Amino acid sequence: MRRGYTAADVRAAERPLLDRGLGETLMARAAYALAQVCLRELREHAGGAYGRRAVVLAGPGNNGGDARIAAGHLARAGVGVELVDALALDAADAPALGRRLADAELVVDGVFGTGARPGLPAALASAVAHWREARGQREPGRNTPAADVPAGHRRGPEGTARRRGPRPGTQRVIAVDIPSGVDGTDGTTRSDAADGLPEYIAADVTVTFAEEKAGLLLPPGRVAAGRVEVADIGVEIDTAPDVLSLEPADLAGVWPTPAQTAHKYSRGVLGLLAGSAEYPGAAILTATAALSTGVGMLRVLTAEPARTAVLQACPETVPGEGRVQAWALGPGAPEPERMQAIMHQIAADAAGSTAQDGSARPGSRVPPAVLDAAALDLLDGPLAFPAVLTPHAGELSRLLGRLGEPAAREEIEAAPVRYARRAAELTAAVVLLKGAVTLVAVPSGPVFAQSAGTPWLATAGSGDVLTGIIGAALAAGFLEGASHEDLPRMAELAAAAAEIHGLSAWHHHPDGGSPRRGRELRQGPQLGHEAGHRRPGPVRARDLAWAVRDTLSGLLGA
Ligand SMILES: NC(=O)C1=CN([C@@H]2O[C@H](COP(=O)(O)OP(=O)(O)OC[C@H]3O[C@@H](n4cnc5c(N)ncnc54)[C@H](O)[C@@H]3O)[C@@H](O)[C@H]2O)[C@@H](O)CC1
Ligand SMILES: [K+]
Repeated sequence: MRRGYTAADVRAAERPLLDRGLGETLMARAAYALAQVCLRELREHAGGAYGRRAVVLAGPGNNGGDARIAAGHLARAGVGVELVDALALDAADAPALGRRLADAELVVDGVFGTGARPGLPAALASAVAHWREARGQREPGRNTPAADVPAGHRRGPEGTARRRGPRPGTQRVIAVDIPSGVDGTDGTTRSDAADGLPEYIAADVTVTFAEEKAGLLLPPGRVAAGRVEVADIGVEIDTAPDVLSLEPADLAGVWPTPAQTAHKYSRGVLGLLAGSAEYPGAAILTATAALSTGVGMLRVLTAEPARTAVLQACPETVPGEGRVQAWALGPGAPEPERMQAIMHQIAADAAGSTAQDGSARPGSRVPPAVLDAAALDLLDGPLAFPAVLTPHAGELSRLLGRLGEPAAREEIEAAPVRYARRAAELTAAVVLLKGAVTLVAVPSGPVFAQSAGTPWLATAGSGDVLTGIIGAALAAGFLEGASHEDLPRMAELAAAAAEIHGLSAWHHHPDGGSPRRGRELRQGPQLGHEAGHRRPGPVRARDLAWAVRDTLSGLLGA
């Protein structure tokens, strides 16, 4: 599990040490750890440290202080270091600095740390744009994956013909504490007004101090940070983390698995209302995913002709009503009246579990629901039963509008964690906001941020698969029903489902060949990381729904 803390919590934890006059000691430790990572990266990617060129960008605060001290360590190791006062940069010098940045084997970003506002000063943003351009990058992004770098690449001996600048893939960008331009607490950045590109310095590796900052786990900060290494500098944080990320190795501990004595009803029964005459495929995908996830029984309430389509594709499915342990409603535009009726019934059952005097009667619970797509369009206030909502940014925009707090899709994409949290408060539900980094927010408590996916997952039907996985997890996880008190556990299951969904895309297309198994799968891919891992190919939602079964078998050690 990765844990991210707010900048304020990190500061509060440092405070007593600073009050004891240990500021310089902490900075010395931070700088030493930073320099060690820089030297290792140079050895691994540029064939050594001696004689290699580094540009160290240093800002006005302690982040710059860390970078300046590390620059001294690098120089003593023989690295040719250019130290740049990043805020003293003149706009006219930006193109030249951009070229020197592109030519360096190592760039150390010590401009801003946890004390910064998002975005970069104009002259620096311009230098970064020139740097990207010189390296042929249209968007901020890390360098060519290491897998593409010729093995054993070494610099030619002095005097031999050698192209200017490091070979593609050999440059390493190391962020100090957090990529500059990214907010340490919410991971947001500012977009340049002129070209609309986000203003941050994308890193290959971020060396962060004490604990991970929440902004390193949240989009777009998570993408900007690359691989994160935590350096222990003797600061202990004893507050609760603000952001959590489940890793593949955590999933076996989180996922509900059947007891030895289980039978089909005690494994969890999922009621599915999905699909329509127009969109029967959504029902098939959701049903297939729920069955691949290992639901004990799947009841499909969808009307004809979608019902027959599901039964033909998934013969295990049981048509019609009956007792269920969880509901999945909404994919493929099923009848709104039917969805309303089911939601009213769950709400009435939940209200019935409140005693006459208004106090909650402990122990009486209702089946939790995952509400997706068309079901989201029926919501306009707090939910009276425990639910997981699964909007993408456009659906969340519409939902927030109906809840009286309109936000454009672009606003949500720019600050997703803020809007996911707000929507969770307003609906009294778990809100899973889909994206390259999927966020799972509860009305109060830490947010989960999951990023196992690949851009190939952005395909029609992929969301229906996620709904099926979540529905199956809720059914197995809440055999005795759930109440609002269970929202944190529901969020954990939804986050695990998002991770399994993402891993399934990798699982099905590792190298386009044989599936990943066991330990390799549990180690998992790391979004945007360069560790030489393999890349997935195009994802078909139907294959994804099938692949969930192999993914779970691998993760659970089956
Ligand atoms: N406090 C501590 O105990 C330690 C802190 N360390 C480092 O200190 C960093 C935090 O240091 P600071 O609080 O000094 O903050 P920063 O180094 O993040 O910088 C804040 C400074 O930059 C200016 N600034 C912020 N955003 C700006 C923007 N967008 N444009 C122009 N100027 C801007 C601020 O006015 C301030 O002077 C951490 O990230 C970490 O790297 C480490 O040295 C370890 C110990
Ligand atoms: K930084």
